[in-house]
Amino acid sequence: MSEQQLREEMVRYARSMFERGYSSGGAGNISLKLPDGTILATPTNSSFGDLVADELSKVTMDGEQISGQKASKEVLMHLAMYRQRPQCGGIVHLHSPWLTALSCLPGIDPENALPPITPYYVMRVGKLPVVPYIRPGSPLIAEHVEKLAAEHNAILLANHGPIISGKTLREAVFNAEELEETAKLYFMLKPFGMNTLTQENVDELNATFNMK
Ligand SMILES: O=C(CO)COP(=O)(O)O
Ligand SMILES: [Zn+2]
Repeated sequence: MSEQQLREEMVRYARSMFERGYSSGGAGNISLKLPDGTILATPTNSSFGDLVADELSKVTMDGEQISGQKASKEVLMHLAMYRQRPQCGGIVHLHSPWLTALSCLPGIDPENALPPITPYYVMRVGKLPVVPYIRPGSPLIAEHVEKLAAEHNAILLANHGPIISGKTLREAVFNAEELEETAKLYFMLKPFGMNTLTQENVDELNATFNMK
C-alpha cells in the first residue's frame, strides 16, 4: 500500500472505532509502520472521529518528529512495541469501556488479566499482562511495554486502557475488537463463574493457527 493509502486507512479505522464507542473525546492513539520504516501516528489531543490524512504525525523510530502535527504523547510506548516486535505493522491504544473497566478491577492477575474463555481470544491475543498505573505520557510506560512486548501483542495499562498490536493496522484493530469483546464477556460471566479452555485446548489452537 502507498503512504497515501495507509494514511487514509488510519483515518478510516479511527473513525470506525470512534463511531462504535471504542474511543471518545481525545482518548487513545493509533500508529502504523510506513514502507520506509518511519512511523505514522495520530496527533496528540486529536479525536478518532475527525482525523485528517495530511495532518497525521510522522516520526522516526527514535521518536524524532518528521512532519505533520505534534505526535501523540504515547508515541514512545508505540515505538517500544515496534522495537520488540519486528513483525508489527500497526498499533492501537484505546480507553475502550470494557478493557478500561478490567484495568481498574481489584485482584486481576498481573501476568494475565483475561482467562482463555474463547478460541478467538486465544488465537488473537492469548495472554494479557498488566503494567502498573503510571501517568499517561510518561516514558516509564514505554520501559514497561518494552519488557513485555516481545512475548505479548497486547498489554493492559492499569487504570488506563489497552495497547494492542498486529502485523498490520487492520490486524491490530481486529485484535482490539476481539479483546474488547472478551473483556465484555468476562464481566457478563463473572457473577456466574465460567468454564475456561483447558491448556490442551490452548496448545491445540496455538499449534493450528498463527495469528499473532
Ligand atoms: O490516550 C491518550 C493518552 O494515554 C491520549 O493521548 P494523545 O492525545 O497524546 O494521543
Ligand atoms: Zn491513553
